[in-house]
Amino acid sequence: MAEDGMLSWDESIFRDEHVFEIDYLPETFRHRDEQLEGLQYALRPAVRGSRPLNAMVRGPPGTGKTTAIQKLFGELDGRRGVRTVRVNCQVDSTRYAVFSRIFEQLFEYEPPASGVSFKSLFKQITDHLTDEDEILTVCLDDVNYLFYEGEASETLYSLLRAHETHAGAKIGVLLVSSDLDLDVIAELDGRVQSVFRPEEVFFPAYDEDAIVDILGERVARGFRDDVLALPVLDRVAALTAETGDLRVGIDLLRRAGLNAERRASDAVESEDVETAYETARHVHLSRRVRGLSDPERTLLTTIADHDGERAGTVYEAFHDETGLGYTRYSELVNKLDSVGLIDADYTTVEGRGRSRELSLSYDADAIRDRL
Ligand SMILES: Nc1ncnc2c1ncn2[C@@H]1O[C@H](COP(=O)(O)OP(=O)(O)OP(=O)(O)O)[C@@H](O)[C@H]1O
Repeated sequence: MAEDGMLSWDESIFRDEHVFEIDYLPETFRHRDEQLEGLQYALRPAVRGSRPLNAMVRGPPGTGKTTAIQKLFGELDGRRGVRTVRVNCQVDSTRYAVFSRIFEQLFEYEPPASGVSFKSLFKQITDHLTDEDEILTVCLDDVNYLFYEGEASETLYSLLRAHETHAGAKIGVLLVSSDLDLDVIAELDGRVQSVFRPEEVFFPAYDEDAIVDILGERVARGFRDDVLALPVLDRVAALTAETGDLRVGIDLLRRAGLNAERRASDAVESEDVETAYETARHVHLSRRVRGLSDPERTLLTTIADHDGERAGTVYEAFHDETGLGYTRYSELVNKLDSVGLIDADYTTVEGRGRSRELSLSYDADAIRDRL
């Protein structure tokens, strides 16, 4: 690099910017031995030709749940008779969508877009498993979204009872939830509870030392030598520990790097980190907003315009805009509340009984920027 600490056009402080991207699967995965052992214990029977144990994987966002499962699935895939499918329930949030995704992964083509009943889809999947003598493990990632849509019990019931309805079909289920307020088992129908006794695997938030270690590894792979000094890394780790989400730290490193490049500097300084934090701390928000349907977005915009007002007032504005009725409106409010974008709290209004007030959980401008 140049002696004056300035970057020229064809220089970059990044060695490999890709390691800071959202879908990058890290080469090393430390500080999660206990959790990996728990998951291996549940999955091991599959390797022996038996049905894996079901497992419930919980922990706050950005604590390595998905990565752990991807690592283990990667190791299992390709073994004879073992199939793994990961479904992102934020994208596929109905029973039909979940089974379509399983079908697609097993057969390596999509099921016909319409006209196939759930029953037929299910039968083709289980027939395939018995014909090919394959054992399937399904990971329902971000399963909390199936609960928000009221589809969790039906979906699980079908998966858990597959061996009874289709003799010989062996399916194990891993449920992953980052919503710690959701008591998954208690929210399931009684008939599902009676057949679902999962192993529990918990992913706690990383402490600051672990964060320094994990992010330090990313820095070594992602930046050129001596670009980011230790005190700067410590600052990134401290900010990350405040949110508990490693994704914030990874995003922060990348944005801080881009800020340094914007200054044409060959080193990332604390000021680059502080500026980047304003955006990086909102990675949750971006992710939550990305998963919303059109009516949910419209409602969020309406609430942003009426932040803190009563549910009835917001409904009038929303109804004028969309023509949708109150029942649908209430469902949408509950969904935005469950995913943590708004707070819908009951307040008692003198002479009028209880009513809900809707307020944004994030800064209105930060939300508007992402809609
Ligand atoms: N022990 C680790 N070593 C290296 N990278 C890690 C580790 N744990 C998590 N990460 C990284 O942190 C990010 C978040 O991890 P991951 O997506 O697995 O979290 P999660 O618990 O599934 O989050 P969510 O519940 O929000 O889906 C990923 O980019 C992942 O690569």
